[in-house]
Amino acid sequence: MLSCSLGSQWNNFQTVSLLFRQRQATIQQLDHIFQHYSNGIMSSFATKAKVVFVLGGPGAGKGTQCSRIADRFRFTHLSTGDLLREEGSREGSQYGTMIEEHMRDGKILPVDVTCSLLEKAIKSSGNSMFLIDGFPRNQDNLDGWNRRMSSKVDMQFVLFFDCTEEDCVKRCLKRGLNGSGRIDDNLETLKKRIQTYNKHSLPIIQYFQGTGQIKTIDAGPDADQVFSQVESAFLASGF
Ligand SMILES: Nc1ncnc2c1ncn2[C@@H]1O[C@H](COP(=O)(O)OP(=O)(O)O)[C@@H](O)[C@H]1O
Ligand SMILES: Nc1ccn([C@H]2C[C@H](O)[C@@H](COP(=O)(O)OP(=O)(O)O)O2)c(=O)n1
Repeated sequence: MLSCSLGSQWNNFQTVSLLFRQRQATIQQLDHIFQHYSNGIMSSFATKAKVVFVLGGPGAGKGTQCSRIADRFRFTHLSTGDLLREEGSREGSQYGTMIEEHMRDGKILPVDVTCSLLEKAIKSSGNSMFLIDGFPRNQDNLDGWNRRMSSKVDMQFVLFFDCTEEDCVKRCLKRGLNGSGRIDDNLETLKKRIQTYNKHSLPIIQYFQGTGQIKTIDAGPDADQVFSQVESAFLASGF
């Protein structure tokens, strides 16, 4: 009699513990499903960072105008050239020599180097609006960006500073004489940079012209006059 009641109690215990485990498993599954769907809903609501690409020949005035845009419209200015120069002079950087050689030869660095620096700068900025100055400068830059970054941000438009070759060279030489300390503000490197620009960067600008994403600015006049065109372009885009 006693062993029979112990036996039925044991059976009850086993049934309850089975039901308990099934309940836990169901809760876990529901949790999983909830998380999956809520992540989807959250990411579709999350606002992506806004990016404006800034292109133009060497010395066209990209940096000068970017710092004014940053002040006026609260963008973070990411100069690709500055990020590369910083990385190049960082003690222990594995890219130091490579960056110096490419810059001196007027060549464009592989996108993985550049894109990693841009991504890091975007993540650490705390802002959500970026001017990406001097990028994408060739097809490799554009392809790498599309692979790694394009789905994470909203590219708004491309600001193109249209400047004559003569003005570009004059401005860079003057920048060098005024003490820029840059290894590429000299006539020998500038000839190579202009060649690189014509061969590799202009096709990217033409590509964006084809997609209707370019806003062209006449970069010939003085910096104030250039900025009034730039300001109009940003205001017209709702900034
Ligand atoms: N509109 C302008 N007219 C004349 N000189 C300019 C103008 N904009 C910039 N500069 C000067 O030309 C040089 C190159 O400008 P910068 O903004 O550094 O060009 P980029 O970033 O395109 O290389 C700088 O010394 C700058 O002071
Ligand atoms: N996307 C980029 C941008 C710059 N670089 C390298 C090669 C360029 O000649 C140098 C200098 O670029 P930077 O944008 O500072 O030059 P400018 O402002 O046009 O005079 O950096 C690059 O390799 N890839």
